[in-house]
Amino acid sequence: MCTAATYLTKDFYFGRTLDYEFSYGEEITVTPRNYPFHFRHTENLEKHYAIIGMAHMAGDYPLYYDAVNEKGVGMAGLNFVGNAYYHKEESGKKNVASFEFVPWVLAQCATLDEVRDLITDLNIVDTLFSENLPAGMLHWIISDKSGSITVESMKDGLHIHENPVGVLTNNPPFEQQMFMLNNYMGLSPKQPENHFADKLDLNMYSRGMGALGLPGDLSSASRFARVAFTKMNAVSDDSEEESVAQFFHILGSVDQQRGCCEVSDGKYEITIYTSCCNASRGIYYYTTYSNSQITAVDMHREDLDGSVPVHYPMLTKQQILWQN
Ligand SMILES: C[C@H](CCC(=O)NCCS(=O)(=O)O)[C@H]1CC[C@H]2[C@@H]3CC[C@@H]4C[C@H](O)CC[C@]4(C)[C@H]3C[C@H](O)[C@]12C
Repeated sequence: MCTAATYLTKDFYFGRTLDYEFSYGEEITVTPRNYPFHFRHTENLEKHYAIIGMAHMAGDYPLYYDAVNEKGVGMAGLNFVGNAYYHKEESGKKNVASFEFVPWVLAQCATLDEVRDLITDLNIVDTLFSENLPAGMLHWIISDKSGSITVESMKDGLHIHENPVGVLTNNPPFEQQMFMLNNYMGLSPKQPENHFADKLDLNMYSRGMGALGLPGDLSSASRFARVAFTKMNAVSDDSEEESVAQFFHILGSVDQQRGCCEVSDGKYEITIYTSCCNASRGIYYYTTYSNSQITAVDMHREDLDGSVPVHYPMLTKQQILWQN
């Protein structure tokens, strides 16, 4: 499972957890403005906005999982297996292969409104990157500081939803996830009061009973409710350190520990990495399952007018600061 979230303080933050039982070998990748993007069915982009994010480098081609561009737009792909459906090429539409969708959007849109315009007549097509790389069955969250949308390509066509919570997990489809939040409208960060029955003497027997009733399990629907509640009620200072720390706490609410989610015999889904991009400043912060220290890559320390992607391996070895 995976979870994505946004957070706005002085700057705009965008990130995700990537939960899986194995890794495709991903790297923090900066694609500079003059790397030529050659798309399979639509016009090439020889020059475009610079992008930083997590990608699997297939030769020199960055297959992005999640990224932000230099203008502050962020986008992430999350599993949507069973509901995602990619179509055949159709004339008169903008045909974009599913693996091209992230760079195609981030390369050319400076705002979410530009994304909304760009994706009219979009057709997400089933063209594979290569024969030996089956398509990731995904849905996407696209955001900037003004808000978020969710894009779901399903058998009955393309669905574009406003996403007022700025979070995304996995199945079921987004509209159902949003609907299920109705079930939690009684939740409150305040100390609970007895609304159960006048005739019963129900008491707060401990401090810290805010959010009582928030689902704690790892299902996609429960993670959606939990991260939405955490994010919507999150309070922090607007400094960089506090905002980044708070962002990691928001996604920390849906962290997957090895052992709790067995997907096949002896195979466990874990949070392989958690990212937090400062989308306003082009900085990609991340932690990994085994390395809880925050590591950062800043796109503006690279030559953004270059033409070759720069990629850094994920630092996965635990860093411990000894105090004595
Ligand atoms: C597995 C991950 C989702 C994790 C997740 O959501 N786990 C919930 C499990 S659960 O099903 O909900 O239980 C997804 C997220 C992004 C994906 C890559 C996107 C680029 C590229 C697209 C190509 O087409 C295929 C290869 C490619 C490298 C993709 C591989 C894989 O598909 C990635 C890593």
